[in-house]
Amino acid sequence: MRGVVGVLALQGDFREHKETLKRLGIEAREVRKKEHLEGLKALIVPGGESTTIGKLAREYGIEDEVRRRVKEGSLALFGTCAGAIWLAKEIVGYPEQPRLGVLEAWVERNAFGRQVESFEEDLEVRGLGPFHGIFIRAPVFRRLGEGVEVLAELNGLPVLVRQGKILASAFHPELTQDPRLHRYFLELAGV
Ligand SMILES: NC(=O)CC[C@H](N)C(=O)O
Repeated sequence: MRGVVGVLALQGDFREHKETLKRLGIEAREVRKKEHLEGLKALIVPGGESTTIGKLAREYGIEDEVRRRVKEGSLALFGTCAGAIWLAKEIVGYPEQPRLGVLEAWVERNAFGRQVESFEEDLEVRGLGPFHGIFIRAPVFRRLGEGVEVLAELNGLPVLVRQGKILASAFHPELTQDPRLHRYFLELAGV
């Protein structure tokens, strides 16, 4: 068996991430308090509601501990949708929303319009090829900082980015049957 991967399990679709990891033969550990981060090299932050995830992560001390571990270089992160919002440095229009702030990007929530609840699009992911993107009240990345690489775009807007050992997607790879993006993250994390 390879290493264990953490899945932040405060709110959102963490079960689907666990399923995807299982398909790859990887053991998942639900992270609900900061003690659960011990020994982990990689953490997935699911989609859901970024305000709730952020509020609970702050309350339980997870935010500070994850930030410390990421800055120290010992923890890789993969955020999907709400998870990606939580990682970002700035959230357009929500300056007070609790967030980790390690991804050098401005993220705009519900960027495809609130009325566009969800849609699916085939994307072209750099290094991976075609990937089916499921977007649900999806954000986009704007004003990317130095060192942030765009791995996929939709209508000219970045929807998958990477900064070192941090991967963030505006869409939900965990809702497809396709584990390639998770596998890519595991390689990035060295798990
Ligand atoms: N599918 C999702 O994760 C939606 C994210 C949600 N719009 C938010 O701002 O948190």
